[in-house]
Amino acid sequence: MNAIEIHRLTKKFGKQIAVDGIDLEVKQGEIFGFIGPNGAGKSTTIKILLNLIFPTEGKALIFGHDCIKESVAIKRFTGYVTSEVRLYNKFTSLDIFNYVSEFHGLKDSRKEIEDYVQLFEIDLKKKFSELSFGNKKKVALVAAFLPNPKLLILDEPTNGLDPKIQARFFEVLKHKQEEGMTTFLSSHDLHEVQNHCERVAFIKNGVIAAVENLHEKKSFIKKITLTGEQIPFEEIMRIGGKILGQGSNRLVFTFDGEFSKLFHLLENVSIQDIDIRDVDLEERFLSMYE
Ligand SMILES: Nc1ncnc2c1ncn2[C@@H]1O[C@H](COP(=O)(O)OP(=O)(O)OP(=O)(O)O)[C@@H](O)[C@H]1O
Repeated sequence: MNAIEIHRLTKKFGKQIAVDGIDLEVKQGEIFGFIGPNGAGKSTTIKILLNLIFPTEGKALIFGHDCIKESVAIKRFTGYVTSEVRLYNKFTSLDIFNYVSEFHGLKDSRKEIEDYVQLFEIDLKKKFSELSFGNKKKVALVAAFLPNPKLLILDEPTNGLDPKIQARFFEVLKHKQEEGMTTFLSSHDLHEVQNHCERVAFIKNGVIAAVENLHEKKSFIKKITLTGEQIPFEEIMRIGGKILGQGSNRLVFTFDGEFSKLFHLLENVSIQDIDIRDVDLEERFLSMYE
């Protein structure tokens, strides 16, 4: 069974179409990336999944449960951490963890709380309102991990976390994945998505522009840097090159055309250096952001 299924989902705010008839499937146990420019429709999609807003058309299912009709059941096994976390200001971190444990009926979560507190270096005694932005985020993430959700929806989870804590956060996410948890990760950090997600969907103007499997090597798309005299820029573009940068004797481009044609073009060019590598997610998607 899929963790998330979205069918022809549309959300209009007056004349503004925030989400425009999208279809999406997230498999159980995946860490799935959801990326796109500001205003693309990511948060709107997430809010519909969590029944915080109603769709204009279409429907979404979480583990087969309808997001509107069965939202109470869904909340029992779904965790959500917003980008800007807001929890009870007067509660200390410990109050929050105890509250979560009690609310979800967790038996003896003390040891688990202690482990998370140590791992994420959390101050248990400070009130939530007294914590820095990153420290608030850590508390919210641990509060989301504690009930062991089947699905965890995260909006910019690492924004505000220092690099060490970010690495530890992804270790926990990976461990939870081994235990069967599915993660839907909305992020602007393309390296983070590349390094930790199996698949990624790119949304722009409310439309899913691409879904990619990041484990399949895109060996057919290369990033090539050429240094030499009289590089035939225009001809390279004509046979499938997309220019990323250029100088008087240097050209950086992505290439998914036929190599024989490229080498033929370069036969009479004095090449001083050539570097060919697979393009990464950032390079593949950056042009889509424009
Ligand atoms: N409550 C609202 N009323 C009117 N328009 C809205 C509302 N919420 C979102 N929108 C519009 O819907 C579109 C999608 O917004 P959304 O918040 O889903 O984008 P996003 O991809 O999450 O962006 P960001 O990366 O900036 O968080 C935007 O054009 C936004 O202005």
